[in-house]
Amino acid sequence: MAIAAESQQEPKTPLKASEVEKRWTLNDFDIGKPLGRGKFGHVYLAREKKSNHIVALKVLFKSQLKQSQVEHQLRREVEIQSHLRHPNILRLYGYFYDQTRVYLILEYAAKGELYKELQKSKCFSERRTATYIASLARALIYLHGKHVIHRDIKPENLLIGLQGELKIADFGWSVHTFNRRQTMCGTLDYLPPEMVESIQHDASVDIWSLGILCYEFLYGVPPFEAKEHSDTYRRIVKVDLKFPAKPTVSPGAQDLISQMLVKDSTQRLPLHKLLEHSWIVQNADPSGVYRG
Ligand SMILES: Nc1ncnc2c1ncn2[C@@H]1O[C@H](COP(=O)(O)OP(=O)(O)OP(=O)(O)O)[C@@H](O)[C@H]1O
Repeated sequence: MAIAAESQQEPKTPLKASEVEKRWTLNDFDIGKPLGRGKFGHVYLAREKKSNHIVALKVLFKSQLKQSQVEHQLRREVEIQSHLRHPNILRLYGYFYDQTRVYLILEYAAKGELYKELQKSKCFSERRTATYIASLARALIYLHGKHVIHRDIKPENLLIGLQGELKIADFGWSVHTFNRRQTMCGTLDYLPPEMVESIQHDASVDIWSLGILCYEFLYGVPPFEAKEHSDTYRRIVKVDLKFPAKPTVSPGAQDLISQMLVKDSTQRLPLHKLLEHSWIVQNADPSGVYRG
């Protein structure tokens, strides 16, 4: 058993419905091998005793969260991720805490980090890339439909499930844009254009990141990479997009990337159109899963 301490519930402020439903403690789990470590703690393979369900238990140290002033971010991450249900989004089943630690009960992604796969293979085939990009587009359509913007789509935040399916993890930078129709009924008339537009179009940051990801999968490096930070910055602002000659990357892929990496966020290819793009249709596995 890697974690020895007994779980202790702190006295709580009024409970939310989800907390009343099930109050987890460390005693509910058998703890297995460490899966990895992050900035704020460790992740362990674990088994929920009653159901035998295998999960990943992320253990975060409160002191470190406080020190880095990220408690707020974590609360938002938990609040958002626990409400999402999609095959390409890592489930967050629940959480609990004791005096020193916070525990997140996460879906176990058996095939680990996509980042490591990319490092191993240097780059992916068109078939593999298109399958991944299509599955991420479907997950983002779902997210945006729930008014959630991820804002941090990159290889380090993607895990691979048992069947080879991609899972978006790490919602630390995500935001829930408020639903204008529900919360601002009647007051929309007074909003300036930049606010109306920004609420509506913020989701397009995820389309840009998906374009970067598509390029990186195919070429092995992100498109605006440069030695100096300031040069990368300049290249992004100019959208200095170049496609080095590479026989394994077809003009269709370049066309798709060019339509996503557009400076004017309103002109980026909408995600449902991405799914209809001929390169995606021709290359993405219809099962939605890349099996190698
Ligand atoms: N649900 C999971 N299934 C399988 N492995 C996981 C899971 N979650 C995390 N891991 C493994 O544990 C490692 C640490 O995860 P964690 O989320 O704490 O940190 P991170 O995202 O890599 O880094 P940071 O703390 O900077 O966000 C990951 O790199 C991954 O290898």
